[in-house]
Amino acid sequence: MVVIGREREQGPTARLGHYRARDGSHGAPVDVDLDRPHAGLIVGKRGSGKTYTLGVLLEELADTDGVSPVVADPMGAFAPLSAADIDATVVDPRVRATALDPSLWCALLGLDPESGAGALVWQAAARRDTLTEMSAWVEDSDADGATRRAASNHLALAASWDVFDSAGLSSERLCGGSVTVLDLSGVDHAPANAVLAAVASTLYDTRVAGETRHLPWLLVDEAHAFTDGVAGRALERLLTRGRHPGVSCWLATQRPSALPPVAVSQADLLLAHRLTSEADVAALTDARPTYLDGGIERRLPAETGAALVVDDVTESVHHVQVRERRTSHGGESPRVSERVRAGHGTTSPHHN
Ligand SMILES: Nc1ncnc2c1ncn2[C@@H]1O[C@H](COP(=O)(O)OP(=O)(O)OP(=O)(O)O)[C@@H](O)[C@H]1O
Repeated sequence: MVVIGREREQGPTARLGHYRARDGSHGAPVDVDLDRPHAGLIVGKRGSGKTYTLGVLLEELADTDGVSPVVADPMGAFAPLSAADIDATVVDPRVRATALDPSLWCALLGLDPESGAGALVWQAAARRDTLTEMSAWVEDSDADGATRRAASNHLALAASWDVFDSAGLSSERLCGGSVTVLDLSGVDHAPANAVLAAVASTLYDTRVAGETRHLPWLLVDEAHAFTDGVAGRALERLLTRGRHPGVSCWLATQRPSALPPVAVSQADLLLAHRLTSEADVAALTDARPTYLDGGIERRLPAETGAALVVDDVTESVHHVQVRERRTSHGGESPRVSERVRAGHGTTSPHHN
């Protein structure tokens, strides 16, 4: 067995799959290190196996003591985990206002912290614990009427998203050791970003404060939907500084070119599934180290579930076939033929 992501044999690992020979046959098992925190990036075009690979990682994390896995799930692909034989809970995407620091509140509401309304929201976030209290504080402030109104309107917009709740996700819940699935399906871009920013900040702050012994692993599917929003700042902090306090952050995306370069360059483990867009391949090659001589393009796999794994820890490259899931995969695209088999529709026999 080969373990990627570490030099010394110690601690838990996740079974990722097997070496893949040129003829597609299986070689030795390949595991990923779970002993230390890692920044990971999973890329590949649509349907190449990214969400499936995240699911494999989650199954392994669920079986590992001492880690707290959290998955941000914008497509609802991980909801089936709660019905599987693993310790996973699908949670409502509701967070506490205090989880976001004042600077993130301004970014979230598109306010310049130097502006009157921005400064007011900043102070409200620093002084009050809930969105309702923040709004009341703004109303009672001695700022001029126009500034108060602008700040209040922005806070009212945040309230309309219905994701801030004083009973929202706690650090105990997120760092409690079982899998947390943040179901963000159907949640709009800004509130989904608010939720993920709050969760990423909570994981980081909880570890920095030494309030949990568990090492959190935050996995983000469809990460390009977050890196351009306020969550991007919180994720960037995890990618650049999370490993020191022990927080792992893994991003999965079909569009690596849409990620900030730091997301590619900070990943110590890159799992590249099939990728054909020139811009996306270039986003990887521009940020990858020289031991990938000859470029990445020639080495990218063509088959679903196959991945080129680039391991910065050992400066090595591996061709891997990701193993099959033990739990059911919720990322499958719906097929007309399945609807027909399930009796949901009618079709002519010629189209079966
Ligand atoms: N390692 C694997 N072993 C077996 N089947 C796989 C594997 N990886 C992917 N598949 C199959 O390929 C399908 C597509 O995979 P997946 O949903 O992970 O794609 P994706 O890259 O996340 O696509 P999208 O960008 O559309 O979300 C899966 O439903 C599954 O049937």
